[in-house]
Amino acid sequence: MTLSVAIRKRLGDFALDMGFEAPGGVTVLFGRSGSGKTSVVNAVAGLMRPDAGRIALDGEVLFDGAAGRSVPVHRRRLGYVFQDSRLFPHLDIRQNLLYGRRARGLAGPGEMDRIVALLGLEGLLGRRPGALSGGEAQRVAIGRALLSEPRMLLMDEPLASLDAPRKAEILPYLEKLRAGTGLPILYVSHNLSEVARLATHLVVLDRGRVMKAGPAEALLSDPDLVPVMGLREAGAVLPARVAGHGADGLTELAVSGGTLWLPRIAAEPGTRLRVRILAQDVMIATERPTQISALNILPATVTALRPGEGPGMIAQLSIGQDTILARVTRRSADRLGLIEGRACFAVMKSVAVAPADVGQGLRV
Ligand SMILES: Nc1ncnc2c1ncn2[C@@H]1O[C@H](COP(=O)(O)OP(=O)(O)OP(=O)(O)O)[C@@H](O)[C@H]1O
Repeated sequence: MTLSVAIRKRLGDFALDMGFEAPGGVTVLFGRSGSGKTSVVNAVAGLMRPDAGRIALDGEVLFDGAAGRSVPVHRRRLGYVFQDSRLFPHLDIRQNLLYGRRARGLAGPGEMDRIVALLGLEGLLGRRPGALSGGEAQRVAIGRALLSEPRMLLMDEPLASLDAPRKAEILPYLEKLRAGTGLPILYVSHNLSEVARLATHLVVLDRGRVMKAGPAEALLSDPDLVPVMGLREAGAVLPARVAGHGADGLTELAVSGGTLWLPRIAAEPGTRLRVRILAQDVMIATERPTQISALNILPATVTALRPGEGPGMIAQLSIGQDTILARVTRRSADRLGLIEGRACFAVMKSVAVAPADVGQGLRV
């Protein structure tokens, strides 16, 4: 299922002029506030009519400016999840879940049981929305969208109004959704840790235009995107596999460039994971350091160097088949004689892990 978007729209002083293709998996629209993310999702949903262009889902036209054709919202068969859950306060959770089906003229409960189990809603069905936490309400909103049997889910910052614990509670459900349903998702976010966990594809927007688009792994390790991602948040994701657990409480992860050791991860050997390594947590050494506490030292090659503003610079390193970013000072880069093609070692101070979906373009 591929979504193709190529649209133009003027909104006051703002001009949206962009195009991208979203294949299966989770395509994240990423960009600063005001870059046009919500406008794009609204155009796909049919809530905003572009001035020109074309939107098609698997070849089926949803909007065609030249032909003057725009499929009405309810006939697009897309599920929309907003930042706030927008549940009906006078209906209980079961009725809220079924509402999306009724609105679309679908009979019966559909896959109610499976979706309730997928999102952990079993204990909530008889309650009213007023008696739910923000995280629970968002899970219900996702369930309602799924029960309407959409061809694609549109999620506009679904976690933005939640605090960190509530976000952490929902992310695993979104990961299950990505892995288990095969339903393509167009997901708006400006939070990179969310992007790193969920995105299979990334479309980076800047002032109404696409700055870059492509597989998430490639874009997250693209030094040219660091200014958009932010120095503190910039970091790469790489596929990993749990190789085993050490007697001292550490877990061994296999990545294409070698082995990473992390505090014990509760996952069976063989489990595929995604690790996120922030640029600011990577140091570069030109010889393998020996008297050092860091456990994670992998041979690397400098593949790109980009001076930043001020004294810093971003180095892109290849380790095995993967690519990571490292934030260093220009002074260190000069002292070490870093140039493209230089062999070195990446010393990683910290590594975060998330479950990886299998068969969605992630290589292990
Ligand atoms: N109806 C409108 N009339 C005029 N300007 C609009 C209208 N709708 C949106 N805009 C402008 O278009 C730009 C893009 O807005 P949009 O909401 O798509 O951005 P966004 O990337 O989703 O931002 P955020 O992350 O803050 O939600 C903004 O500058 C906004 O002020």
